[in-house]
Amino acid sequence: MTIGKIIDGKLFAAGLRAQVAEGVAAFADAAGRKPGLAVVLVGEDPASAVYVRSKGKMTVEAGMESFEFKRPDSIGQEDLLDLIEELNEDDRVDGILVQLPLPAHINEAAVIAAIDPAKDVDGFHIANAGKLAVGEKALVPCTPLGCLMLLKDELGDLSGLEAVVIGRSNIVGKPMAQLLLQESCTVTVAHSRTKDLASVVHRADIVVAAVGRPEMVKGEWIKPGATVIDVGINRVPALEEGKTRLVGDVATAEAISHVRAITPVPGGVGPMTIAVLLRNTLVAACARRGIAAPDGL
Ligand SMILES: Nc1nc(=O)c2c([nH]1)NC[C@@H]1CN(c3ccc(C(=O)N[C@@H](CCC(=O)O)C(=O)O)cc3)C=[N+]21
Repeated sequence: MTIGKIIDGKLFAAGLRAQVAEGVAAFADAAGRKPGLAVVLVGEDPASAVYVRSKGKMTVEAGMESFEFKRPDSIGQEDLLDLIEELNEDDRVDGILVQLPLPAHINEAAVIAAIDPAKDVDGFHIANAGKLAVGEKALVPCTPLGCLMLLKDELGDLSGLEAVVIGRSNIVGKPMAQLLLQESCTVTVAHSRTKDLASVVHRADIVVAAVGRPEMVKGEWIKPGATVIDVGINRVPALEEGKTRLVGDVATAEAISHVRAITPVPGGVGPMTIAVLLRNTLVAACARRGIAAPDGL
């Protein structure tokens, strides 16, 4: 039995952040100010607060300015839209990220639509989604772009490969499919209504699992030698009473003997998401200032 490679997303992300930091220094020299990222967090969800803190820390470590805006759950939609308008107009702010999900009384689509597409470092605005779909230069959602970077690093040219994306969200599944199509993969998007998911997955050279169901992709579904990117970050009860642990959407222990390579959870796609967020912020800052972004980002 052969054992596949575990892709070190944490290491790759650290390398990307170091590259971003170099570009940030060059930007600061040329522009006379640092690139700035504004993160808006609504409500008190402890997990979201942890992510926002970690994003802020890495933003500063990359040499950028971090602006954090915490608002109570009770904030009205108009007040949130006013804040976004302020950030749109603030020249020190190159990137705006509104942490999702938002409370139920707020219309998420309206909030995303209010963000200046040039500052939409999540790539969630319809203008950016549309540009991605027609192959124009766009700000691309961080998680799928991070997945693509890991895939190209592992496989090189992806042209002609059979890719199956499990999940059809606007945040991961759909943009992932667009990126793989752009790389000339043959792309299938599977989802909760897909019939016989096991055999759909079994034809894939590349599997990207982004469904949010703990270990739902089984080892024997994987074609021998396929590369698997596990986007899921699911908190499940640990053996020890009262503790939890993180698992992905793929049953990794089973899959490892089928794959060429697979991303772990944690330490795979998660760290890439944050590194690409910093990359997107630098790219947005350069574009807004008419400065060339560093090559190879
Ligand atoms: N507008 C918006 N953009 C986002 O990008 C966004 C968001 N909203 N809402 C929440 C999700 C979640 N998210 C993660 C980023 C990094 C890790 C990450 O680095 N995870 C570590 C583990 C962290 C842990 O131990 O809990 C890992 O996988 O190794 C996880 C989750 C970005 N999100």
